[in-house]
Amino acid sequence: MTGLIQIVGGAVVDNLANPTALLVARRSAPEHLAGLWEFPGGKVEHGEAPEAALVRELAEELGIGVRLGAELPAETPAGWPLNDRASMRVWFAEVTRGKPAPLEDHDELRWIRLQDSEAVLGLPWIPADYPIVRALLESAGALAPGQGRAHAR
Ligand SMILES: Nc1nc2c([nH]c(=O)n2[C@H]2C[C@H](O)[C@@H](COP(=O)(O)OP(=O)(O)OP(=O)(O)O)O2)c(=O)[nH]1
Repeated sequence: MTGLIQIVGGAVVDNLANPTALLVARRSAPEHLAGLWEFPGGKVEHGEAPEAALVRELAEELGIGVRLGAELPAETPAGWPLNDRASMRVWFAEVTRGKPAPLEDHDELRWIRLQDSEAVLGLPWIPADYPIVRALLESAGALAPGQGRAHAR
């Protein structure tokens, strides 16, 4: 055990085989994160598999069933560092049931075009998410490696 808190996040896209749009969620709490955009998801519970945690969180927060696709490759097995205590693994996901709604933790959801990398990076994301968002855009072919670093925090 590393003592790291494992977070899982969903890169929910319109189509796993040919993603053109990404579902982003604006947090409503806690106060220091309210108004910032993120990948919907949350903490893995004790004894829970990360993929199962992500499916559970997306059902609780957005009221949707999903099919998970590939994991967005990160530098470490625990995923993307968020701070000194937590890191996040991110999987692509496609909605298979229901229509996403901000049921818990969010006050707005938005589908954004992946090809519009300026608009995606222009959202006020949780600061730790920018490297993840850039990697996602690179994987979708919307950003060349190393591009878009003006948004690094
Ligand atoms: N879900 C999510 N959390 C993120 C992202 N970026 C980031 O720094 N975080 C942080 C914010 C929180 O401190 C933590 C996730 O906690 P959370 O509050 O979403 O987890 P949870 O739904 O399981 O919440 P709870 O049961 O503890 O209330 O990770 C992101 O893109 N998505």
